[in-house]
Amino acid sequence: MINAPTIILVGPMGAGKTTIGRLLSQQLDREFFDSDRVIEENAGADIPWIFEKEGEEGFRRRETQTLEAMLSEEQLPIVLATGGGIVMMEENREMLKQQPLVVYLFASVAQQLQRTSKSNNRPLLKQGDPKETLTRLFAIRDPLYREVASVIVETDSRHPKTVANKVMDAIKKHLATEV
Ligand SMILES: Nc1ncnc2c1ncn2[C@@H]1O[C@H](COP(=O)(O)OP(=O)(O)OP(=O)(O)O)[C@@H](O)[C@H]1O
Ligand SMILES: O=C(O)C1=C[C@@H](O)[C@@H](O)[C@H](O)C1
Ligand SMILES: [Mg+2]
Repeated sequence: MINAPTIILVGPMGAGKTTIGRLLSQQLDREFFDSDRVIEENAGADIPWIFEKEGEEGFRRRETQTLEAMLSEEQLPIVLATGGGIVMMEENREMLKQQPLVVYLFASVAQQLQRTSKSNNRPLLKQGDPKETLTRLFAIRDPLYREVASVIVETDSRHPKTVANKVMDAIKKHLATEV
């Protein structure tokens, strides 16, 4: 067991933030939160509904409020998976940069496409060609994920458990160089 601070996962849709975050929380025996789920619980509605009624702008407002609330609470270290677009707002990036352990889960556009193709609960991928959308978003967001992250981990492995182990190793290495 390692004595790490709160672990925040960032990265594109389909990188595995939710999947890997849950596995890490089990390994570390910590509480797991997913900002997308917290937003849905607080709104009493799902993300497609929020996008439809309030637009992306309304969703981003909720996302910033949620991140702020989660990071300002006195709490034990947790594992927090974020939404793929969390880095779009400058105020979110500033909050993330204050955090000691932000992990960027990197996935190629081909992997993102494959992993997002099974569900249709991501409003940004419902219009137009998903490959073009993911490519466009990646060009904008990849530098922003890098700006806020202290650790970057490739997620191309097919097995979420392998990726979770890779993240643990990268975190341990990072913490060892911090002291
Ligand atoms: N390393 C992996 N290998 C194979 N499949 C994976 C891997 N990581 C995640 N997946 C699968 O990809 C899909 C998307 O993963 P997940 O929902 O965790 O992504 P996310 O980063 O949380 O996306 P979003 O930003 O949309 O919330 C899920 O079906 C999950 O099981
Ligand atoms: O990449 C994005 O902008 C999004 C990713 C998802 O996690 C959700 O936060 C929502 O569908 C928007
Ligand atoms: Mg997720």
